Amino acid sequence: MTAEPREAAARPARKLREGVAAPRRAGSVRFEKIGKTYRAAAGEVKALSGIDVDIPEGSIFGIIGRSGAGKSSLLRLVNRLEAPTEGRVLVDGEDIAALGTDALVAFRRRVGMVFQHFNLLSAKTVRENVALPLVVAGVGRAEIDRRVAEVLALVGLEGKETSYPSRLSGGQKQRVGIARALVSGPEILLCDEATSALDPETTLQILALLKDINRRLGLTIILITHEMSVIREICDRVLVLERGEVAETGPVWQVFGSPSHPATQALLEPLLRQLPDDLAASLRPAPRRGETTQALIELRYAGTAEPDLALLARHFPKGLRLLDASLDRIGGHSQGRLLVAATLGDEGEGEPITLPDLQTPDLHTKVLGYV
Ligand SMILES: Nc1ncnc2c1ncn2[C@@H]1O[C@H](COP(=O)(O)OP(=O)(O)OP(=O)(O)O)[C@@H](O)[C@H]1O
Repeated sequence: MTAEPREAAARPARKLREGVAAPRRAGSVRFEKIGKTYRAAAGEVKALSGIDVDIPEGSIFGIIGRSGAGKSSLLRLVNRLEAPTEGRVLVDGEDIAALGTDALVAFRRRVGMVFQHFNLLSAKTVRENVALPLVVAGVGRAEIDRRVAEVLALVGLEGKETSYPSRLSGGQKQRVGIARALVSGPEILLCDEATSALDPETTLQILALLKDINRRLGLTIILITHEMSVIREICDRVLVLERGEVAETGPVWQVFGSPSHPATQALLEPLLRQLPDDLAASLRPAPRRGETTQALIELRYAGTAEPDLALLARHFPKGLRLLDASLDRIGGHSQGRLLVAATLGDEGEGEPITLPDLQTPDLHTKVLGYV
């Protein structure tokens, strides 16, 4: 068993930091020049290389990439389910490769994990499933009851204590999985495709719960996903992996606003609304000579730019109609697109127009055609 005091497993995240010589950070992760090569019978597989990334304590950090990009391999390094073949993983500044057996057991209680398929024991009740990590750690009965009640309330499962997993919905099962991951008072919560098995509405509820837990307990959440919508919904920062390497990383609003790598652009594609059918059908490549024409203009906002409607109206005084809008607020920044029809009059003489200079690094404008 472990040399760690038994009650350590039952402390909430903030309390874990008490008594530790200040100003020690809790829940930060540093991947330092990480490489990971699997050696299988069929040969070597290079899963990760040159990963040099910091995950700040208390952040919600998303790792995204296509299938086989190396997401699981990277996540599994954090709780030492896998070891890197090159580089170091530092948690709160400490190289976790140096942990001995007892210290590793204690360390793993500081890192909870939530799984795609919940991994609940079907023959045990909700309460028993959630209590399991504390039972294994040898925590006393009264403390277990207190902690289990606390985390079940936190995830909104009061009243379900004696239910068996087979009687729960997918969302409720994942709440049990989250409660079990929290019951040891971790500083870091790893989420391995935690919402991939859930319907869209339940996904949003579970993501909202994770965000709430992050804010209330102050723990670091590291999640892997293949859906940009999950990243957009809750993450502060994102790492895009492509073939085991960093494609790009940064604050979500920045990466979404100005994706620089083709892998990021491809992952964002499903989020970009296509041109509505009726507009696509009536679009012409050039204005008609002698007719009053409207230019269909796309305005893409990223970074710090916000739609300035008065400015647009000044640029298109003959008429401006808003046809379609999809704007999100991510990390305090506007992200998305406006489609406007600007009346040009008949001075175009059949020639495509030149747009007034609205373009900035954060606002990209484009004439899509004429209607
Ligand atoms: N235990 C293993 N032995 C050999 N190769 C492995 C092992 N685990 C992963 N790999 C290989 O390493 C690469 C990265 O796999 P990994 O599971 O980390 O990617 P992923 O992005 O999580 O993929 P997915 O989204 O499909 O789960 C893949 O080529 C995979 O086949």
